[in-house]
Amino acid sequence: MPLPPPDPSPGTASGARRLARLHPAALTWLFLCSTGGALAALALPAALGHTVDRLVSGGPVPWSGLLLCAVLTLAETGCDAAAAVTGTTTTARLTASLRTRTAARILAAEPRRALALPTGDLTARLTARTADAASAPVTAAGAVAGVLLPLGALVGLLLIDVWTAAALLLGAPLLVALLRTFTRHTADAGADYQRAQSLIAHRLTEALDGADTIRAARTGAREHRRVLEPLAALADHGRRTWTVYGRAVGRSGLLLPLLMLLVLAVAGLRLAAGAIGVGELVAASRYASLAVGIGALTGALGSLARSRAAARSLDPLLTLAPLPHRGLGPVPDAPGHLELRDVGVEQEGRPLLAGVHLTVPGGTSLAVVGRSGSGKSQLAAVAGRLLDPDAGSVLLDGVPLDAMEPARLRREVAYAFARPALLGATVEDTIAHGPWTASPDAVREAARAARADGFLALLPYGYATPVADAPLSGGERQRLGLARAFAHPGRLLILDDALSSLDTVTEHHVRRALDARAGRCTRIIVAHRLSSAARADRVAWLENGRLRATGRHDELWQDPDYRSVFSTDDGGADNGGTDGSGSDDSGSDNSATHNGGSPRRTADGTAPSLAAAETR
Ligand SMILES: Nc1ncnc2c1ncn2[C@@H]1O[C@H](COP(=O)(O)OP(=O)(O)OP(=O)(O)O)[C@@H](O)[C@H]1O
Repeated sequence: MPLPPPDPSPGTASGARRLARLHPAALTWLFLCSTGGALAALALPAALGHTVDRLVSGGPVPWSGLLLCAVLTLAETGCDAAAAVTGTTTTARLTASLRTRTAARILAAEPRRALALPTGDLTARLTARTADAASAPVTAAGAVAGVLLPLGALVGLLLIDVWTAAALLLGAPLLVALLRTFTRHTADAGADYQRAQSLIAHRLTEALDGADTIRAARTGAREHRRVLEPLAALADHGRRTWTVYGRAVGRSGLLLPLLMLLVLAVAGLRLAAGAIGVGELVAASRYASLAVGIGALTGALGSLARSRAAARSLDPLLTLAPLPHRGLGPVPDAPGHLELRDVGVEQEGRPLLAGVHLTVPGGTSLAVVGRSGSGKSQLAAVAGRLLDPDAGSVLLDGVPLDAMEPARLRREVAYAFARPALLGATVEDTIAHGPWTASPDAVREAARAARADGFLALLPYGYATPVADAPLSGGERQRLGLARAFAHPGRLLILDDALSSLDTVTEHHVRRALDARAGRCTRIIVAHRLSSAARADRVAWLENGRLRATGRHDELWQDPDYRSVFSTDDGGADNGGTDGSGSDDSGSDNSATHNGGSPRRTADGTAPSLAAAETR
């Protein structure tokens, strides 16, 4: 599969820089508050020292100095409080923005690439990792103040007395080494911790998906062990993080008070020598405590390292290229003539579809049949661009699918699946869920066509019943999925095994609803049942990812190999009787509509009597 070109959008910028662009005003305000608080804290010792000197000198009470100290104290407290409030709200908003952007990127990308990660890992990245990454700008703004304070304090000490400042500088190399080691070790431990977390989330999602199978096989205990198996590693990484943190706090807890004592001792000696005054001693002691506050940076650095690891894990998602399209202009108004030209799909070198040439005239129906694993779903995915082929092209009414604007394409192509995901709060939302909101009347009409109206009427609140509260059987879920596709039919309707759980009476009625769209909507029906093949205008018969033949069902039926696609173990045709008419129909109109051309011989000549020239 050729990789899409790198995404040239601003989304490719990494880490905190990209985040900082999301809420620039809030972050600027946060930066101003943090810096303002730090400047007030730095100015206070100087003002205090000056005021003490004037008090000690015995002159009039220095009211202006006292007032300045009060104002600076208030400013520091106010700025810190504003920074705390802004920081919390900004982190929450950044988390929301980051989650929205990441989810939007995943949804806009080609599904096979977007969903390459295991579901649990993807969920962990979308939830926990986004929160970790989003805290980076706020932590960074706090860290700026954390650096500004010790540096400013050092400058303050230098202005008071060079020897006192030199005493502080003595311990600086030790402090820097301590912080560097801490940052590196925390980053490693944090990344390992996040990986183990993702693995547990992935295994848990798998187990939840397969809950019934696990219950039926009575393998709950084994599954429990499998899900929690990375817990030991998680605990190790967690302990490692706290050990690194504990060591850093312990070392700084020893180093910083000693450093402060040293600074105060030198300042005391300088006072005794008459080099500085009492006020300057007061200011020096305050600056010394601000300078050793650099130890508080360890927390911020640890948090930044975690954010960085989280941001890195989001990068592959945020740089996912949107589904490319060439924008070749408007799509002609037509009934959905579909053409697959020499289409091939491969996965890790293995061909899943190869050399498929297929034409489906607008407004007709095509049944796609073949044994399990023959590539029917791959063909269905390629036909509506859920998947880009690795070779060849797909055209709808003459326009290559990759030339159609994605939103337009999704309006023109509707899908229904065997196991539909029911999205939306209520049943009505679920049916209306699509490229545009279907009206209540359209929702009800679609539900009638999908034969869902009967069981919906029995739900406690009818169409307003929350989907989560609606007890639905497999067939009822399928009918809701069909109703959703019917509510947004477009010009191409693709049903991938979407009738498989319906009883034959319901299937018959749904197929009549499908037939009613003849002439205005092209229908592709992936099916195992003979009745579906018999009813379609034409049949595409797949074998090992290749198109074995196309043609009308009654003509293909002459080929024993074709008949064997529907046969059961005892050699009889599945529900089909011996004439291939699909006589499992309970309705009266059970004869197939045959208006396609004659089938033709395949190039490999494997079909004895019938083949398709569209096969290579
Ligand atoms: N995501 C994937 N990665 C790798 N191989 C895949 C993937 N999806 C499908 N395949 C393989 O592609 C082949 C065709 O799969 P496909 O789902 O199209 O078969 P099918 O004819 O629809 O089968 P069925 O009737 O059982 O649904 C299978 O061999 C399958 O293993």
